[in-house]
Amino acid sequence: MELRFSKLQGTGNDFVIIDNRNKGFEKFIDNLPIKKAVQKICQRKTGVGADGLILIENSEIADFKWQFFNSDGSTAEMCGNGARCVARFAFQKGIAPQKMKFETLAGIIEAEVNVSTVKVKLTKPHDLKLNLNVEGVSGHFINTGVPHFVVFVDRIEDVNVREVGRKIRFSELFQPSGTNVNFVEAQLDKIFVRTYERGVEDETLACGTGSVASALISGKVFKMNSPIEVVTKNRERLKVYFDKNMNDVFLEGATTWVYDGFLNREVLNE
Ligand SMILES: N[C@@H](CCC[C@H](N)C(=O)O)C(=O)O
Repeated sequence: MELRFSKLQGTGNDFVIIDNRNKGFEKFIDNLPIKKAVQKICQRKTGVGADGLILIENSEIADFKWQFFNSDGSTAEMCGNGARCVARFAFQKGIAPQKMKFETLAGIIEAEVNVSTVKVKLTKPHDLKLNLNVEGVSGHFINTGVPHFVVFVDRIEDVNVREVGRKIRFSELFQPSGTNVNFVEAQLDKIFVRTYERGVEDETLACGTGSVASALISGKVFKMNSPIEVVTKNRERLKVYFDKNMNDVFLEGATTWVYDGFLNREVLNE
């Protein structure tokens, strides 16, 4: 049995996207637990390779609903770059109009697909906590759909994202759900961001909700104005728009449709 999929990436955060409105994914994985199947498909070298897997499903209140999985098979409430990629996919496949709404575990996300970028409106950020000390590291917390800890650094290149990010991600303070961890070098008009992602358990090339968290905290701490340009690990750009009360928060950037393909069931073998 084969299953059609597409691979898209947004600023280097890459995703396998499957139109699952006919429940084809469940038939494809048969009795294998979904977590295991996602791990196999997202595995680099032996699978397609991706930071996450997205299933598009029917919704009664929006254009569609998604199920989002990290590469380790865990579910996440939201993903900013995944949201931009899924909106592009849904529009180009005729699943949703150019301006759409879709359901996530974080709430309804609005998206607009333009010629070279996709802009998404996030749900209202919450749980802002400034000036925390976690594992000896000073930083700030905010939930932009998923949890993020933000640490300001002098030189972004010098940070051991994997080691320090991991220590904070698994800190007692954030259990049981954990947190993503962002390191930010703020300049006059832009910020450089590197992120340790929960569920990938490594540094990724970019994180959308992490970029938003970093921009919002930069706005609070350094009084930076909207929009803030975010430079990702692989030197791509995202733009974050926000208002003072964080009611209207947007993330904008380019996406790439990498390829379409068919998954063969052999990818699920032990
Ligand atoms: N890469 C994403 C965030 C995906 C979810 C995250 N790993 C989590 O488990 O919280 C983004 O672009 O926002």
